Amino acid sequence: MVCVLIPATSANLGPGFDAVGMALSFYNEVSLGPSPKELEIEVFGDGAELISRDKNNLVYVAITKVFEKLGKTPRNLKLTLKNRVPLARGLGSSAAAIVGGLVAANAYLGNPLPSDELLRLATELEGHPDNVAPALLGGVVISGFDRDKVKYLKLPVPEVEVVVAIPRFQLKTADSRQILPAEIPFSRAVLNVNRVSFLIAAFCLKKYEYLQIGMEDYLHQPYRSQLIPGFYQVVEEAKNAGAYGVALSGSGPTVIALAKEGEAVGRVIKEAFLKFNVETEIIYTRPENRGAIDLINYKGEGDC
Ligand SMILES: Nc1ncnc2c1ncn2[C@@H]1O[C@H](COP(=O)(O)OP(=O)(O)O)[C@@H](O)[C@H]1O
Ligand SMILES: N[C@@H](CCOP(=O)(O)O)C(=O)O
Repeated sequence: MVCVLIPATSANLGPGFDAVGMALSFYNEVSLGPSPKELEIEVFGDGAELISRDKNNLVYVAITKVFEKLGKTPRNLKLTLKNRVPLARGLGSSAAAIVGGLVAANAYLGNPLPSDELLRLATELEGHPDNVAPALLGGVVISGFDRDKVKYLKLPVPEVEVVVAIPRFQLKTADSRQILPAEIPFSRAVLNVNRVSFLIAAFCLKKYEYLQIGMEDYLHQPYRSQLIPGFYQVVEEAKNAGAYGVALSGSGPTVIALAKEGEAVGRVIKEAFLKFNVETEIIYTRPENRGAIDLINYKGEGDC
């Protein structure tokens, strides 16, 4: 039997739409082993009641991809999923499911596929690489297509605390992609290039005070924020409470704030959202430099 931990991710980091993602220090767990039955799927934890237990299960779909790539048929498998990443909140639950399935299947079969091939398969399943790349590789990852190839670079993880504010309602990535326009004004695209340059430089030079502008986004937040009551007020109040930078996580509705010390920021975000009748769960976490490929049969803190 193999067991893999997969970190949650915050994709679209600040202005890095479809390009920059960061792994976080809380994890889903995927275990794969033999079974006398054709297929057994057990699911525990967040949203367990909403997850399919048949061959449509996203983790199983990813497992099938690896088997098929190697000319094999998945058979007599038991899959156990322990979910900590909430579903459809912008913290990479689908990325974690896909990466968990790919890495677990590859490990079960003796690790024949290199990580670049796993990233390619994960991107094919998810449609964009910015959340699957940090889930697989850990850290802050810049990723994108070069024709049909996925290129990536891993940056040093920032020395910051991450406040994650998770509203109770779900927002499916597919739905919140539909709200995005086909075109935006040139001036707004220029502003976004400027902001993402500050984001990357602030991380590389450890000048986190520049995240005040380096986490600003002008590509997707103006549209997706319409689905999140109070979004810009929450951002403003969190910055006033000392956050380095605040942004939507993935496709939302979760908001993340990077801070030197997160506690006061978390309290302010919770209260700010409550003014708009949005209840949130606040998680205090950190960037995670290890991805699923580093957390196979991991023996340490955690469940594996
Ligand atoms: N552990 C899991 N096992 C199986 N499917 C999952 C799991 N986690 C997420 N999914 C699938 O991914 C969907 C959510 O994906 P998505 O809308 O992209 O949200 P997120 O922002 O959380 O990635 C769920 O509705 C479910 O179909
Ligand atoms: N670039 C994607 C990122 C989606 O991340 P998720 O965690 O919400 O799945 C997008 O914005 O659509």
